[in-house]
Amino acid sequence: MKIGILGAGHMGSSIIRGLANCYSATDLLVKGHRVTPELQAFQREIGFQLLTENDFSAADVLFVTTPAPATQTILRATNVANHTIIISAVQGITPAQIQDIFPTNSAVCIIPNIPVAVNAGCIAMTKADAATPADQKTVDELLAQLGTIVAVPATNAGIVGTVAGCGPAFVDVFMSALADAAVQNGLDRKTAYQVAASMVFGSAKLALETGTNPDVLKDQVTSPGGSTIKGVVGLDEKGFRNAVNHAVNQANG
Ligand SMILES: NC(=O)C1=CN([C@@H]2O[C@H](COP(=O)(O)OP(=O)(O)OC[C@H]3O[C@@H](n4cnc5c(N)ncnc54)[C@H](O)[C@@H]3O)[C@@H](O)[C@H]2O)C=CC1
Ligand SMILES: O=C(O)[C@@H]1CCC=N1
Repeated sequence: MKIGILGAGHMGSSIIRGLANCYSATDLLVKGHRVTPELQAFQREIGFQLLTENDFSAADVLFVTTPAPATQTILRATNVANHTIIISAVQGITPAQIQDIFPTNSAVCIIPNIPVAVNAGCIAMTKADAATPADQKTVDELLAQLGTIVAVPATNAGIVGTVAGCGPAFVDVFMSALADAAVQNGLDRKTAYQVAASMVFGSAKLALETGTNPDVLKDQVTSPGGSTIKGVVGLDEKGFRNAVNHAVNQANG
């Protein structure tokens, strides 16, 4: 299978890295805005085919990872084959908008997140009738290589995309703050980041593998009269939950 990637910024390069772990790099066809030294270095590292024109007629699937405001203009200047399945990762773009440009192609809209680079993404997928069942199966199998797919109706796609797509940045801010506090208490920076990240990883793994509600997991950590409950109350005193709620609603606005 030949897989095109249009746009090689943060999202595009994360998808490329994840795909390169599962598919032959020479089957990945990549087109950035310009051929920059950074893109050439990335090409040498991964080994994908670097295109100089927006011609994806050889691609069975095309990931679109271009900036939202320019995407429809870029797609109108992009060549695909009749059988090319378009997978848009562009926030705000709908399957109908893609089919307006490519009426005969199957179109699927997703909001992936940066952990697709390590095949641990959370991929919000809009359920729509814009792909044939066979093409949808191809998309499902392809995306499953990059992480967990959460398929929701169009009405919920925005909020799932916000929590999954923007969420890594919120968690990164949290890890950064944890590490700063550890450094403030004398730990070296490298160890502080390692501790913060492995703690977040383990907490997420436990929640996913046991299916346990996070409030129940929190209760398992808060020993009576212990240190954790003092910290949880400290979070509440500083409005942590409200801050997270506000962040999600701002991003989803
Ligand atoms: N960064 C993230 O975590 C996520 C991003 N997205 C979506 O991915 C898209 C890109 O976002 P980022 O990667 O963060 O931005 P970015 O600015 O890092 O990358 C955008 C890329 O598009 C390229 N580009 C611009 N015009 C082009 C053209 N005419 N032809 C080919 N490439 C062109 C730019 O050179 C750049 O490499 C956006 O639509 C965003 O909504 C979706 C989910 C998560
Ligand atoms: O910040 C953004 O607009 C993109 C979409 C989701 C994550 N990053």
